[in-house]
Amino acid sequence: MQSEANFRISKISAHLNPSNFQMGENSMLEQAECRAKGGAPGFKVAILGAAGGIGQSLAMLMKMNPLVSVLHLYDVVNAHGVTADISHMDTGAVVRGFLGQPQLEDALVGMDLVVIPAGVPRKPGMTRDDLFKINAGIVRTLCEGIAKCCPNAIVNLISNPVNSTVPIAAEVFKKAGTYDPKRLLGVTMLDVVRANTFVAEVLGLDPREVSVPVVGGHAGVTILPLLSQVKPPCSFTSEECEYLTKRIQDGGTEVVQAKAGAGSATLSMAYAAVKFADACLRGLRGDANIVECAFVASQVTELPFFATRVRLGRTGAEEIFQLGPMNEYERAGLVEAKKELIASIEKGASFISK
Ligand SMILES: NC(=O)C1=CN([C@@H]2O[C@H](COP(=O)(O)OP(=O)(O)OC[C@H]3O[C@@H](n4cnc5c(N)ncnc54)[C@H](O)[C@@H]3O)[C@@H](O)[C@H]2O)C=CC1
Ligand SMILES: O=C([O-])CC(=O)C(=O)O
Repeated sequence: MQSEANFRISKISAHLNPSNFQMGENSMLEQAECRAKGGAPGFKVAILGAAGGIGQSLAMLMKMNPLVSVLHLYDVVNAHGVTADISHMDTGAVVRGFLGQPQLEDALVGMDLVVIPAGVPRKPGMTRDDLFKINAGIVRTLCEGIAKCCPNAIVNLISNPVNSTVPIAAEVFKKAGTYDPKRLLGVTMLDVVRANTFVAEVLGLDPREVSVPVVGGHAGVTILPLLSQVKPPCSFTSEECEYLTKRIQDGGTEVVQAKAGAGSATLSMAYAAVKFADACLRGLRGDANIVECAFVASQVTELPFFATRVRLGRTGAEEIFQLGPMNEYERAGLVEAKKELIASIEKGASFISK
């Protein structure tokens, strides 16, 4: 008869076989998932595109998040390698890997939050819109899976161009009859993270003490930092306003150029994505006053989607805040932002409806 110790070891060996990272009944991982379900309360999170530049760091940071009990890592390449690596971290979340389209549905069933950094990044000389051709189809396929397998999950969409991929996701969900605008959030947190950093530099403050609302969208002039609403209250010269607005709008391009063909922001993006995902999870848990900026379905302007500060709650973006008082420079920026944004939104929506 097999001893208890040998039995336990044989289960661990089974778990080390990559093909068992998505597995059948009685697996060690499934038992661990059950423990996670019945033990420490936590949420189930899937990352789609988990083996990429953003995905890997994001997966590591999510594995460190005490609110996460189950972490599903899906990609079309190397999902099991990343899963094996991250699963050795001695934190609470149980990690499972899913490779390729046939395993997409298993990756999604039962998820509370789905974070999507799947898709190609920019190279120098490209705009985010140049990524539309490839990433639109990727986002459509992934969102079809979400509509089928976890229609109530909160979706954090990172894949560019965000100004178009969020409308694409909305149309996919509408077609499937599962659309809940509160649960679909385009991630613009990196613009806020950059704005806090650059503004703190100018003011000589600790960036953790600074909060800058960034509204509009996530590309060039559609990124509109509201410097007149910075906390703590402060004032800037017009040169400072010009410098800061431009630097925040061009932050992504600054990284693309510095990486010189090796991709775009990954580390700061993973940091921003986890900051945002953590806010969504605290909202889901029922914490009060969780407010962050995100690109969401909105009636704040005449456009169907717009990034503003939103209050995150048990059902997603439960309250969408108005833009607040803006100065003349910001009002002019808003006009420019809306012109570009409406075209990107229509391009995304018509990709599905045509
Ligand atoms: N919202 C934002 O603020 C930001 C968005 N991004 C965007 O995030 C996306 C990912 O960037 P990186 O991680 O640097 O790219 P990457 O190329 O390093 O990783 C992308 C990953 O997506 C995977 N992938 C491709 N097709 C897939 C599919 N059909 N299903 C699942 N996974 C798939 C790839 O295998 C790869 O592992 C890009 O579109 C980029 O522009 C990047 C930075 C900031
Ligand atoms: O610039 C890019 O292509 C990636 C991105 O969205 C950002 O870093 O803000």
